[in-house]
Amino acid sequence: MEALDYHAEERRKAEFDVEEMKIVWAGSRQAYEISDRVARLVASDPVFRKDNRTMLSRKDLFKDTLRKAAHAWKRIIELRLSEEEASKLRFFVDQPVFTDLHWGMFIPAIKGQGNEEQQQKWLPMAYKMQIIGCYAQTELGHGSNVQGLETTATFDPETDEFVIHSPTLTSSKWWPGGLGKVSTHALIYARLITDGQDHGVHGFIVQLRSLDDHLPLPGITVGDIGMKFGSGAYNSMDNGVLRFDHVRILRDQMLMGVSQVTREGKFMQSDVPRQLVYGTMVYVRQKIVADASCALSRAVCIATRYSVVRRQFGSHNGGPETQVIDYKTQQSRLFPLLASAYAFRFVGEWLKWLYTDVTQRLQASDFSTLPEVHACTAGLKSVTTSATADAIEECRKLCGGHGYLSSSGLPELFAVYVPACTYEGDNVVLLLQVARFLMKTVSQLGSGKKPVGTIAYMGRSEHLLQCRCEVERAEDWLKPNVILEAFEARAARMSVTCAKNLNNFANQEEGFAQLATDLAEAAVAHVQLIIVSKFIEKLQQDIPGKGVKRQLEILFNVYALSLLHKHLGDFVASGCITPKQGALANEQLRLLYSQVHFDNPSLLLYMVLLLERLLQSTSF
Ligand SMILES: CCCCCCCCCCCCC/C=C/C(=O)SCCNC(=O)CCNC(=O)[C@H](O)C(C)(C)COP(=O)(O)OP(=O)(O)OC[C@H]1O[C@@H](n2cnc3c(N)ncnc32)[C@H](O)[C@@H]1OP(=O)(O)O
Ligand SMILES: Cc1cc2nc3c(=O)[nH]c(=O)nc-3n(C[C@H](O)[C@H](O)[C@H](O)COP(=O)(O)OP(=O)(O)OC[C@H]3O[C@@H](n4cnc5c(N)ncnc54)[C@H](O)[C@@H]3O)c2cc1C
Repeated sequence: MEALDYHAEERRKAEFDVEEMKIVWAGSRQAYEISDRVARLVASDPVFRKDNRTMLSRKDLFKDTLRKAAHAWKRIIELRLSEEEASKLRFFVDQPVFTDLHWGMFIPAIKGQGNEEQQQKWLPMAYKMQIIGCYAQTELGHGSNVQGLETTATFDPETDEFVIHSPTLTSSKWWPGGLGKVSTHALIYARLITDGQDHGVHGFIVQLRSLDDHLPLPGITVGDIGMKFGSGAYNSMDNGVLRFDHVRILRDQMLMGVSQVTREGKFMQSDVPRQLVYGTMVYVRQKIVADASCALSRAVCIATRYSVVRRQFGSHNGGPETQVIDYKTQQSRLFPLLASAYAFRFVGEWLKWLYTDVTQRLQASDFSTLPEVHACTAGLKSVTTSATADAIEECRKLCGGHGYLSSSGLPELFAVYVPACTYEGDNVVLLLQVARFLMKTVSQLGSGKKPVGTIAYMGRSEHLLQCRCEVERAEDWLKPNVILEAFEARAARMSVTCAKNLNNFANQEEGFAQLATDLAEAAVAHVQLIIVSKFIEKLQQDIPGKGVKRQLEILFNVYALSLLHKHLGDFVASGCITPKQGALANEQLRLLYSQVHFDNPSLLLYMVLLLERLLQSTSF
């Protein structure tokens, strides 16, 4: 059979309305149409070609990136693209670039932490790209520990200026994207010092390079930190190093939305939580969660198409060999990843809503949901990026030897994606933040304060700590309320056990240090519960299209039961389910794999592209 026939055969098996499924994936018909239109725009424009980038030298790759960034900006202006369209353009151009930091961190930081005058002064220039900014927080010595940053911003009352200085080698800013070559300005984080007193880390806008000749300004040493993991990949970004030698900036270049320094040099803390200084990270973590499903879906799409076309073993009497997609082992490795892509998509949509909600609350001086939003963004960023990075590597293996070729797209996807486990907060460090939030919640359970939102289930901990799962047959595992209760019981029990064990230590900090692994696992259980519960909420919505809801229900069950299978030790050890019920879940999972269908519209096109890319990549 030809590739085209396999294609037709698999399409025939797709028992759902593919067009409607695309709309569910995009979030709305309008979002789907925008995505489709922008995808075509990018695909038909030769400037945006990306088939050669793993073969370019760093210098050429960087030039190519600048060309694409300038062209993208030109198209955004010419076509008057909306913010949503421009963001889709970035997604399809698919090449890390300094503008990600300019639009994704520099501008949001000024919006979130600057006062009105500062926003009026800086934002118009930034929107027109008359200045280009980066987000310079991390230093050579400290990334995770933000309170440990060493760069100083000392107020000089005589001149009404701050003196920005890098007192040690380890205080050198290290990593900021867009800093190495491009940025004219940086949002730097430094210790604020007034009258000899240290007020902790705050944000300051500092000009780095001349707007006339782009040379570094006096007192500034700046450069690129060099090649990173993989060919192509993140090397399109100019991650940089930056040192200050007593650089003077005006007082109003300290972002004054959270705290202020007066003309007299008096430090004043507003009545907003100081954690708002970390607000830009919350914003980007939420974006990263939304992006995880995109990266994962790309990998899964490649591995699925390959698995349909690839045949290996099992030929009888000269007949065709078995499609590797039909091997149960291939299905058990691939389908949970497909299901995860949908799960991350839906939880990403919800997180976007949560972020919008907290933004509105903050504007009305309601800070009550901030700790929960921090825990959700940190936890979901950690769990979705770790799972996606692992999944891309699994997809590479699912494609056998071909997955290792650059032309499969998977090595570059992995190299470009994997730092997401580190940037915007190392994933383990972020899980420990979630654990702190959970321990606080448990400690307040007897206080009469009712847990709400994603921790509402803790309010039912009396029941969850002693409930017994009622599954008797494999099909009982198809009931969403059975799955939900098992995940709630596991999360509640793991958190409560950690909280009890913490009491065995002389002080909380020592307990946290010793129990960090258990705490991180409890955090994972809580975050997986959020993902499962948001998938269930999605299924409760009206979902049109023949067979679409049914297919999503299958994917939900695959997602939840494959997690249960993977973490069976947690579920059984905490007494939420019995080993027999665990075995029944696995039996149900096997049955579900044969019900997963997929559409494969451009399989032939894919094969042709693969061959073209192979020819190009071998012409060295
Ligand atoms: C068109 C373009 C669009 C682009 C869109 C963008 C796409 C994505 C592009 C991706 C590009 C990536 C580039 C990468 C950039 C970066 O990496 S920037 C640097 C990121 N750095 C980090 O993430 C550092 C991680 N560390 C921290 O966040 C903190 O140091 C810490 C670990 C949270 C510890 O904080 P600290 O204050 O020192 O101590 P704690 O005691 O733990 O916390 C005190 C209390 O504050 C609460 N809290 C902490 N963080 C937050 C927060 N962000 N929001 C709200 N609250 C927070 C914490 O829970 C504690 O609370 P209490 O317990 O109640 O006191
Ligand atoms: C591609 C890329 C782009 C980046 N872009 C930017 C940018 O634009 N701007 C910017 O400011 N920064 C940027 N960064 C820096 C990034 O934010 C930091 O690297 C990240 O926050 C991790 O900090 P670290 O490097 O200090 O890791 P470390 O904290 O040194 O981590 C090393 C190890 O220690 C462990 N660890 C650390 N603390 C703890 C703890 N308390 N408990 C248990 N384990 C712990 C970690 O889990 C990890 O395994 C970027 C990084 C990368 C890789």
